[in-house]
Amino acid sequence: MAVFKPENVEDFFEIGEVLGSGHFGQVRQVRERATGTCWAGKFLKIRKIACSRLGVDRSSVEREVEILQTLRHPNIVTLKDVFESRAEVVLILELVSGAELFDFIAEKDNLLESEAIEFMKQILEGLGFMHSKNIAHFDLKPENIMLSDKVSPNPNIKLIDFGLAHCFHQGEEYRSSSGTPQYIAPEVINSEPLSTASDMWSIGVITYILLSGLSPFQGETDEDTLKNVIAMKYEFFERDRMTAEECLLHPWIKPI
Ligand SMILES: Cc1ccc2c(c1)c1c3c(c(C)cc1n2CCCN)C(=O)NC3=O
Repeated sequence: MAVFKPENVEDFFEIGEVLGSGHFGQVRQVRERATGTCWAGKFLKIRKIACSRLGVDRSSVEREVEILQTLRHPNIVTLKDVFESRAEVVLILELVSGAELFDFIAEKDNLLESEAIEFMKQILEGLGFMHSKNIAHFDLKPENIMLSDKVSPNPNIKLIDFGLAHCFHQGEEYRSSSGTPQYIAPEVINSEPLSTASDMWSIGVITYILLSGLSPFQGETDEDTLKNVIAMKYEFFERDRMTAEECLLHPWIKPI
């Protein structure tokens, strides 16, 4: 069992504003007392009763930490430290001080195709690195694609939130029904074995929205959205989904 720092996180960090929250707990801005540097603290409530809907299993926290420790890439958020108290684990993560990608785009009058290509290139570079380590994110959606800062004319993309991520081992079959309906692949809905290709489906949906402003499968309810995803009312010229590496070589991303 992984052992995290037993010290009180507040001895080392001043806890600041809430940046986000979910069933897992909260993400708050934290300020390192020794240096004044700001980080993002992901405060995870550890589930004490297996059937509880609130909080997370300690085993899934250990998996998220192990995956983040494996992933060091300019387009993936970095993990600095992990603290544990009686009922809480706190991940100290790189503070990604820009906005969510789609909020950044919404604030612009228009998005140039060259800007969309640059964003997609960085997303694919982070994803390609992750997939090269046999790690799939399994929750790729606009909310988990952020920009490094608000002021740079060419902000860096940062993939965040690895709470559903999974590292595949040789010959292993993995199934999961988690994810966000608008972005999950048909194999997730059909409870079939998953792979890194499931992330490529989500990337396809995100690209569609980035270029058109429309969500291809969204229905009135989550149930309708899921029905739209598996209704297969679309045609693809290529039968197999491209990998992130193949996308980076596509003429739209890498002009000849
Ligand atoms: C400035 C800002 C605002 C909201 C933030 C974050 C940063 C943020 C961060 C992270 C996560 C998992 C969630 C976060 N959220 C919650 C919303 C993410 N879509 C993270 O890992 N680093 C962040 O900066």
